[in-house]
Amino acid sequence: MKLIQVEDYQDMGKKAAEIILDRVRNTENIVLGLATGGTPISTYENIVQDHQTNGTSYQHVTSFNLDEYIGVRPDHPNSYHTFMYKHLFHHINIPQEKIFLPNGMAEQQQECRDYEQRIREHGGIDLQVLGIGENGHIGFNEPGTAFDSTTHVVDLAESTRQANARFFESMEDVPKQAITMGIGSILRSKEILLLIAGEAKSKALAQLLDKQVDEQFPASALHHHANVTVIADKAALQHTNVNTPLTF
Ligand SMILES: O=P(O)(O)OC[C@H]1O[C@](O)(CO)[C@@H](O)[C@@H]1O
Repeated sequence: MKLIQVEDYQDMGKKAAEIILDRVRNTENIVLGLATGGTPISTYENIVQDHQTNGTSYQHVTSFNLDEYIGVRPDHPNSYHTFMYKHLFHHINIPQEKIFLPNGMAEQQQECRDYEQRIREHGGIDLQVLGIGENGHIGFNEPGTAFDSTTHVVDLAESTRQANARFFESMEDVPKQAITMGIGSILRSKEILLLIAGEAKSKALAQLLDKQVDEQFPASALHHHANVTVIADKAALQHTNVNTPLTF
């Protein structure tokens, strides 16, 4: 893994957008894997700003999102569909038919199979953007998820529901289940960009840098991948050794 240290959340967004834009400009028919949550918002802001200023085109881009809540309609204000259109898709020229998110209202097992199949039909993901949960989850793959898992239905950990409650009116409104790409699906991406910012993620980052691979810490599966870049800000790096190497 390669570690890029940045000052703060805004810098992380700039650096991440720089990497994504480089791949978008230089890859024919690129397939992006995208994430939701608070982490990638500054990245998407930089991508939108670049599109408005420099006109970078997304006509040749296909995107697959990591996950979606079950039982939440795509047009619901708290769906990940709504999140992605609000923060990114409404503001760039990506063709509507090239945007894919799991459908949380579909028959679940069929939707999991279909989603994997769609990713395969598009030749797999070229660049996967990831955030990380405080418990080390990637996508919605909670601790204990098999590293070879494909798209599947998950029961959300109570800590994940609490962390995401800030996006909902009350704790009762936070869904209990989601469809997520599996850890195996994520590991099949050709390149992975993991974004980590803020004090709340510092323990998870320290654990990742510890290099111990354990299914109880889902992000540690990334040690099995040959092309991972981690962008972390100072607040997230505070529990790590100041001499943290640039590759680990
Ligand atoms: O970026 P946040 O809001 O801290 O969330 C962490 C991770 O948890 C999720 O919300 C669960 O999918 C991811 O989208 C995100 O990367």
